[in-house]
Order: sequence, then C-alpha cells, then structure tokens
Amino acid sequence: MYYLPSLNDAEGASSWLPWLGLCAAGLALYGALWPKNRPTYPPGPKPLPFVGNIPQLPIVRPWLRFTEWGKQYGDIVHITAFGYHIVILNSVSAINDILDKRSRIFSDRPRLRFMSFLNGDLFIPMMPYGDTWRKHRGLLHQKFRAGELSIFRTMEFAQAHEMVKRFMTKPDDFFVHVKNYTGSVTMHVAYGYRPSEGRDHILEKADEVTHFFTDNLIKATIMEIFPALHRILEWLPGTGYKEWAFQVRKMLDEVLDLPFKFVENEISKGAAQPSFTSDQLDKVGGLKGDELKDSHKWIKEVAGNIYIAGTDTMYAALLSFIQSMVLHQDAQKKAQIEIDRVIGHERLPEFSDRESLPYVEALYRELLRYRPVTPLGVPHAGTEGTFYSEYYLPEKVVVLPNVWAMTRDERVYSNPDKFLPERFLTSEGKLNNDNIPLTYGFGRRACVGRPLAEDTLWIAIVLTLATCDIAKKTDKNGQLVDVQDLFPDNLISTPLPFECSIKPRSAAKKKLMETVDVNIS
Ligand code: HEM
Repeated sequence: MYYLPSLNDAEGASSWLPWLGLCAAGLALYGALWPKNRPTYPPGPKPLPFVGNIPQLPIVRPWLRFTEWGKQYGDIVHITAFGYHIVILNSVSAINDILDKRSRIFSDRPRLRFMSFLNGDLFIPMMPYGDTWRKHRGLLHQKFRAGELSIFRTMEFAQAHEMVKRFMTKPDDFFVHVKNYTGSVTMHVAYGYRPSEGRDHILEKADEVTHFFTDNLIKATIMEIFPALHRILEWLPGTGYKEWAFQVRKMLDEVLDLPFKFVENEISKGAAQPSFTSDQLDKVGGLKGDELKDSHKWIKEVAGNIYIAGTDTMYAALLSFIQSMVLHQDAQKKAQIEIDRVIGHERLPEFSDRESLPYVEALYRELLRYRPVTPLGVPHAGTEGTFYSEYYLPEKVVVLPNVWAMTRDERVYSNPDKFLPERFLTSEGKLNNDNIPLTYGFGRRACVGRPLAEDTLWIAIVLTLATCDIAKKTDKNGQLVDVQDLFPDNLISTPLPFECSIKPRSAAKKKLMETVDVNIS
C-alpha cells in the first residue's frame, strides 16, 4: 500500500520534493501544449465526448428547445456536434452584434456537400460567400430594388384579384389557389410566363425541385455533420445515392431550361413580357460563343432562384394569413372596418392605398411575427475566428438565428403568444418603427426578394380582407370544424392542411370583384 508522505517529518518533506517537481513539470507541459488563452465558448448544455450535444438535439421543432436554452443560458448558446461548433442566437441584440455589425465575417453558409455533389452551387441562399454569390445576388438586387418593382404591380394586382375570385367560386380549394398565385407571380417576374389555370407542366416541375431543396436541407445538414456517411453513400454500390443525385441534377436542368426556352421563343416572336430573363438576355445579346453560353447558364440559374426561393415562402405566409384570420376574427373585423372607412364600397384597394391603411399593415407585420415563415432563419457561417465579448466564436462556426425566440421575446413583445396587430401601432394609431425585419433574415445575406414579397403578400391580404369573410367552416351536422394551427418541422413553416369557410362579404363585394376590369397580359 502506498501512503502520501506527511509534510511534518523531515523524511516525509524530502520525499514530497519529487512530487512537487513532477506537478510543476506537468503544469508547465500543460501550459505549453494547451493554448495560452484557451477559448471560452459561449455557455450551453454540457456536451458529451466526441458526439457533443447530438443526443440533446431535438428532432421536432428544434427552435422550441433552443428558445428554452436561451432562457437558461442566455442570448447566445453554444453547442457542438462531432467537433462542429454551432451557436444559436436568441435575441435581436445578439443578431445585431454578430450577423449585422460583423457581416464581413458571418456572411458565409455552412458548406452542404450534397449541393456540390449535384454539381450545383446555384441556389443563392446556400452559396458560399464570394464572387459568384456577389454577382448572382447583385443581379437580383438590381431587379428587386423597391423602386424597380412598380412594373410588376399591375400583374400582381391582377393575379391577386384572380386568386380572390377563385376563393369566391371554389373556396374549398384555397390551398391550390394560393399556390397558383405565388407560383404565377414568381414565374411572371422570372420569365414573363403565365401558368395555365389547371395543372401547369412547368409549374409542376418547378415545384418538384423546390420541394427537393426544402425537404432535403435537413438531410443535407446531417450529411454535413457525418462526412464519413456522405463518402460511404457516395461509393457504396446499391445505395442508389449517385443515381439519385444524377436524377435530381437532370430534373434541375430541365426546370431551368424549360422556361428559359419559353422566353427565347417569345423574344423571337417579339412577344416577350418584361421579366428578369428577358432583360438579361437583352443585355448579353451582343456576346458570342463560349461567353454567350456561359451567360445563358448563369441567367438560367439566377432566374431559377426567383421561383425556388420565392414561391413556397410566400405560399406559407399567405396560408398562415388565412389560418390566422379564421382564429382571430376580431383582427379581421378591425382590418375590414379600416378598409371600408378609407376605401369605401365602390372600388377595390390598390397599392397606392398602402400608407393609408396602418391597421392592415400592422396585421401583415403581426402575421410575420406570430408565424415566422422560417422559424430558424437560414444558417450563416463564420469565415474567421473572433471574440464576442469574452466568448470565442471559432472559424467555420455555424450560426443559427433563432427567429422563433426573437418573435417570442417578452422583453420586446408582451403577450407574445397573442395575435395583436396593435403592438405595431402607436397610441395615436400610427405605425411604430418595428417593421419586423426578423422574418427576412440578417446582414449581407438578408432576403433579396423582400420588396417583391412585401408587395405580393400585401396586395393579396388587402384584397381578400376587403371582399371576403374568412371563418370556421360548418360541417354537415351544423358543427363548427375546429382549426388547429399545426406546422411541420421543415425549414419553411407552412400550415398543415385545414378547412375553413371563405365567402364574399356581400353580394355587392362579389359583384365589384366580377366587374373590375383587370388585365393580366
Ligand atoms: C414571405 C416571403 C419570404 C421570406 C419570409 C423570405 C425569407 C428569407 C430568409 C430568412 C432568407 C435568409 C436570410 C439570411 O440568411 O439571414 C432569405 C434569403 C433569400 N431570399 Fe427570401 N424570403 C421570402 C421571399 C423571397 C422572394 C419572393 C424571393 C425572390 C427572389 C426571395 C429570394 C431570396 C434569395 C435569393 C435569398 C438568398 C440571399 C442570400 O443568401 O444572399 N425570397 N429569404
């Protein structure tokens, strides 16, 4: 048996000396091997060795658990997964400090191997921060600057008018009508293409690709966390992974080609509508050979982004609007009273009325707060290590803006689980300064389609409120059909199917809708 020597006897003291020497040497070695300023990461749940916080990561609605962690650990929470560093931002001030003020560092995206495997860094929201991203985003930005969008307003009004008329004639199919509306607007902006009323070949193909992206982002992120699995799947015979990627790439090429050819054809007939693609083709008209081929490639890719990034996000927001109106009748009534007072009963609201309808505007803002379209935003990534206060954020850290937590932050929004458009109004009934930018993202990667989305959503909302009543449906036994606000766990939060009643507010409103002369060219 071995006893520790006592410091009280001389023999004992001398036998301590080698111990002390050993400890001193050990500490010196520790100091040399371990970085002098060992980084302190932001607080967070304790990770396990190697796997990190993987076992604590919730599969269902992760933003809810992240919001709880925010209450426990603070506005910035750090977790790891197989050596990857992830920080979750739970407040507007943390977002401002990191994603806005340091946007030079935090404007990259986590690399998703499956994107490069598909031979396609073509989806702007997922592109690495760099020259290609800058060029592609710049082209959309030019097109979507608020002042440039007025040329699309007549078309948006006409499409929204068409959608509301369909609500009146076939109310049970409102999911289809909304999808047709958002798809028609983005197709028109991208290609000047007007999808046919029933099933549209190009729209269906484009939809398949959109779902591919939104449904597979989660899987792609898992691939990212398990790179070995990615490599195994890539080479393992029989997994079908390579064939699958090949098929998807083929589908993608077809979706980018079909509407592009439509525009070329329209241009040759002299019948092309103003659109992103026709404008760009006009600009590169003088090029030849490889230069022309190359420019056609990026025009196709950038145009595809308008449909892929714009259609389902706006679809989700408008379905949330319909659902919120079923569940919050008082807000619907107040908006209708305002519209009737300002617009009267002889005409329909137009874009030029927007500033005169603060309650409708507040309702639109509350909708995006109450039901954020992307509750976890879109992940950003850092390109170099940096400190945030005393905490170290390493290079390549993945940053998750927890939009859900920010919309539920009681320091900013009292009674956050209540649908209250009034929170965006001053006591004089004017709009306050909170124009809910959270929903559209942050820093240099903030949504480039925001001005287009704001127009498209607003005109649809105001025309619906002006002319229709949305309420619970009554079943054949005379019972009200319950509506639960249920959402899936996807990147985009689209309400799960629900039923409701959409009826013209009066015979006069129905007549007004039918008689207004709208021209969708
Ligand atoms: C309700 C409608 C919409 C919502 C809620 C929305 C939301 C977002 C969000 C959260 C991001 C990521 C921002 C970030 O990284 O911090 C984003 C990026 C983007 N959005 Fe939207 N969006 C909408 C409509 C549109 C539309 C109509 C377009 C049409 C062009 C569009 C095009 C894009 C593009 C291209 C990006 C990528 C920007 C980049 O990475 O640089 N979005 N959007």
